[in-house]
Amino acid sequence: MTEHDTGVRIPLTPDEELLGADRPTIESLHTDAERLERMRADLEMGFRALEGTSGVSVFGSARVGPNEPDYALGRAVGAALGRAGFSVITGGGPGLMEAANRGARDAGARSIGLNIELPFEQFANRYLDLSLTFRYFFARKVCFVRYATGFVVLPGGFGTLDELFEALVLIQTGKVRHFPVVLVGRHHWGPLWDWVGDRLVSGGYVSPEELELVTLCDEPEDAVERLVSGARAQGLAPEAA
Ligand SMILES: C/C(=C\CNc1ncnc2c1ncn2[C@@H]1O[C@H](COP(=O)(O)O)[C@@H](O)[C@H]1O)CO
Repeated sequence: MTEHDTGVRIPLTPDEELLGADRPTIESLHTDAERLERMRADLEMGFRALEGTSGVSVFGSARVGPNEPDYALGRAVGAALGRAGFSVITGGGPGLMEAANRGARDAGARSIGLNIELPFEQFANRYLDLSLTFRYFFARKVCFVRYATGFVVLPGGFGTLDELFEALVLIQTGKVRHFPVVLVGRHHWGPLWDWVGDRLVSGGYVSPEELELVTLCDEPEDAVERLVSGARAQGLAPEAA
């Protein structure tokens, strides 16, 4: 009998295997003890490889091509961060992740990619000094936060929005402190932030002070200025800054 006949399928990724483990339509491949071991191994890989790293995590679209204006913006942001002495940490994939890693390379800074196993073909961009591939999204996210003193958010879609709002919830709930979040590219982020103000603040869902958790800018140097001051507040400013 085929998967089509039975409706039961083999999970395509460890995330799907974990999240679907108790569903009758997913063929469970592991025990919880094995899953816990795989999670531990994912975190251990990140902790070992990134020990001592203090960088900036940069998020942005996987789908922007090298000839598009936002790619040039991402590359300039990576280079400006690198010149200020930050390691640049991205998702390690294509698009604006590649642009930021490439900029870091341009500036001679450490360029790091935290990639993720996906159910379709996935590749690490060519501009990485350190390339890690995580099984689980959550373990990768821990590393984006733990080894960064701030976040830069370039234009992007669902993945980027997920990373942005997770960062804001971590700050809002006091899980991380003094953590700058800089949205670069008002053409992309301005309308969203206007909506947050108009709808979420006006409706009482977000406080006016929480709007201040985010800095919007267009210029890479303005982003870096905010990230340097945020890193200083944490006692972690890079020596070059
Ligand atoms: C969809 C495509 C490639 C997917 N490859 C990715 N590799 C690494 N990280 C990724 C990938 N896709 C999403 N991410 C993470 O989310 C952000 C980008 O998501 P968006 O929806 O494109 O905005 C990014 O910061 C990554 O951390 C090829 O088309």
